[in-house]
Parts: sequence; C-alpha cells; structure tokens
Amino acid sequence: MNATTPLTALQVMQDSPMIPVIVLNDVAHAVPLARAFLAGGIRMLEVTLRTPQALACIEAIAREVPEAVVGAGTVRSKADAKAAANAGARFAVSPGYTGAVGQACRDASLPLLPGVASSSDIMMATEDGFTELKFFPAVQAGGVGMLKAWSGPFFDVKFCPTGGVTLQNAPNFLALSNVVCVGGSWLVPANVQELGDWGRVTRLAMEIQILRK
Ligand SMILES: O=C(O)C(=O)C[C@H](O)[C@H](O)COP(=O)(O)O
Repeated sequence: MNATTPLTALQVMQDSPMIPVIVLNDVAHAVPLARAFLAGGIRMLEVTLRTPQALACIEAIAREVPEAVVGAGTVRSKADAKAAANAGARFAVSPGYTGAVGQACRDASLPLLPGVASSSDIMMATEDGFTELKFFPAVQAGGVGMLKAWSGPFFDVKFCPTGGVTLQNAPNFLALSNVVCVGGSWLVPANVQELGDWGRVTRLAMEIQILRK
C-alpha cells in the first residue's frame, strides 16, 4: 500500500485492531509521533481537526512519513473534508453523519468512516452507500449491547466503536462479528507530547497488537 494507492474504508479498519485518535497542538510533534506508532506496528493514524495545527500536522506526516497512512478525524463539514484531502489525508472519520460530508468525501476521493449513534443514523449513512461506520460515542451510547442489537437488522454493516474504549474493554468489542477494529485516544496519554516520550507510544502500540483478530 503506497501513498498513491486508493484505500477503501474497510482497508482502513482492517489494518490494525485499533485506530489511534490523535490530538496535536504542535506541528513539531507530528512526525516523531507518527514514527513512534509505526515502530509499534500501527500505521493508520487519525489526526483530529480539533486544533489550528491539525492540517499542518497531517501535511507533515503525509510528506515525511510515507509508510504511515494519515487520516483526518473530526471531519464535520464539506470544508473540513476538502481541507483534509488537500493536506494529504488518505481517509476521513466524522463524529456524526451528514449527506454533505458524505458527498464532499466522495468528491475528494476520501474513504469515510461516518459516525453513528442510532439506527436512524445508520440508515442515513447506508442509504448513501456507507457500510463501514464509526460507532460514537460507543460506551456512552450503549456499547457491546447496542452492537449486538444492531447485528440483526444491520447484518451487512461493520463498525469501529470509539469513545470510552480502553485496553480492558476493547476485547469485548473486538469479539463481535460486526466489529472490525476499535478507536481511541488513550494511545497518546496526557504529557507524552510535552515530554517527547515517544517510546511510551511505541510500547502502547505494541501492547494492543495482542488484540489482533
Ligand atoms: O474527534 C472526533 O472526531 C471524535 O469523534 C471523538 C473521538 O473519537 C473520541 O474523543 C475518542 O474517544 P476517547 O478514546 O474516549 O477519547
């Protein structure tokens, strides 16, 4: 998979048991953090568009760490999708779903994992052709029980539960047939970036490899 191969949403989900949700406040942290994840066996990286530096961080990772696959998280609008693609993001993740975000990602050839928290959300996303979805916020919105209930009517949909997922509860999610991977912010603990403790990120990334399905 090189930087020019177009990805599918399913490939994004299948690469690792966990997609790290990353919040970057400093462009200087982007490249060492991406390299730390790669060293730990994780290359799909979701950099959230929550900070003014996020797009520059995506750009830096796309340019300097081509073995990583950087995506944009917190894609909430058409403008976000366009900006993410222009910065070099290879996939997009949104906390919810709108037709405008779905269309903008299609226009930009960005595979999208739309966020859903209800059956109606799932129906809107699948109606527009999206069948690989982020369940957000997973624990808060019903967790494993909700996913089991959805596996009946939405037998053809795959999920990436995110929100409240930990190393401890991740196996319960990953044991479900409609879950391909999980997402979470805990692979980048508070202080790691300030301390430059990239080794800690690599160790955590290695730890989650035991979760591989
Ligand atoms: O930023 C986004 O686009 C989101 O949808 C939110 C993140 O996915 C969650 O904040 C991750 O949840 P935690 O692992 O519990 O921190």
